[in-house]
Amino acid sequence: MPDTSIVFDGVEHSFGDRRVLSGISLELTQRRIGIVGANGSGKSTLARMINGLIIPDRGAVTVNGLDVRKNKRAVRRDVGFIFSDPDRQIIMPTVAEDIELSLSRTIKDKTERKTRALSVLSEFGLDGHADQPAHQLSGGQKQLLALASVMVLGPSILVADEPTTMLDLRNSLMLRETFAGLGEQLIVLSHDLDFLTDYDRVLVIDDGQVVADDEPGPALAFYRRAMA
Ligand SMILES: Nc1ncnc2c1ncn2[C@@H]1O[C@H](COP(=O)(O)OP(=O)(O)OP(=O)(O)O)[C@@H](O)[C@H]1O
Repeated sequence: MPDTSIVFDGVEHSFGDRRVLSGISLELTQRRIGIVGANGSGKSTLARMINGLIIPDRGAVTVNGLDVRKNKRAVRRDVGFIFSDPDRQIIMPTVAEDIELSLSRTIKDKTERKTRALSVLSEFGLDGHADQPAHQLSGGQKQLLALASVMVLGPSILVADEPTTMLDLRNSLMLRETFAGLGEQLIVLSHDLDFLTDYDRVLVIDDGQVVADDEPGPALAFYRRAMA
C-alpha cells in the first residue's frame, strides 16, 4: 500500500443548479485505482477535486492529511495531474526544454538540468527526441512527454484523466506499461476498461454517485451490465 491517502468526506458539488456530485465519502489508499462512468457522470469533477482544481460546495477533500481547500499549493506539489489532451500541458518548443522547465525549480545549474532532462527522456522512452519540436511528436509520445514533465516534479500521487483517449493500441499498451512501472499512487479515469483490469480497485460513478466500489473484476462487470 502507498503511504499516501485521499479522503472524500461527504462531498457534494453543483454547477449552477445542476447537482454533479452527491454523497461522496471515500478513502482512497490503494496504489492503483480506476474510475469509470458514463459521459457526464462526474468523474472529472471528482478527479479535479484531488488537486484543488475544483473545490467542493460541501464536504471536504483531504490529501495526505491536508485539507485541499486550505492547502491548495502544498497539495498541488503532491498531486500530479495529466489531462487527456497533452497539448494542454506541453509548454516549451522542444521536448528537452519542456522537461527542463519542470526541473527549473529544483535544479538551478543549466548544464546539470540538461543532463537530467536527457536521462528523464530516456526513462520515458523518448530517447533521441530531445531537440525535436514537441508539436511534432506523435500523440502517444506527447502523452509520455506530458507524463514525464509531471513526474519530474516528484508528486506522490498521479491523477490521469482519460490518458489513452488519443492513443492507438500500441501507445496505449506503452502507457499502461509505463504506469505499471511507476511507484506513485495512481488514480486513472478511463473509458478503456481493459486499461484497468489489473488495478487494485475500481470505482463506478453514475449520476454523481459511487454505485460500485470493488476489485476490477466485479466492478467492471457491474459497469458493463449497467451500460448494456
Ligand atoms: N465548469 C463547468 N461548468 C458547468 N458544468 C460543468 C462544468 N464542468 C462539468 N460540468 C458538467 O458537470 C457534469 C459532469 O461533468 P464531468 O466532466 O465531471 O463528467 P465526466 O464523468 O468526467 O464525463 P466524460 O466521461 O464525458 O469526461 C456534466 O454534466 C458537465 O456538463
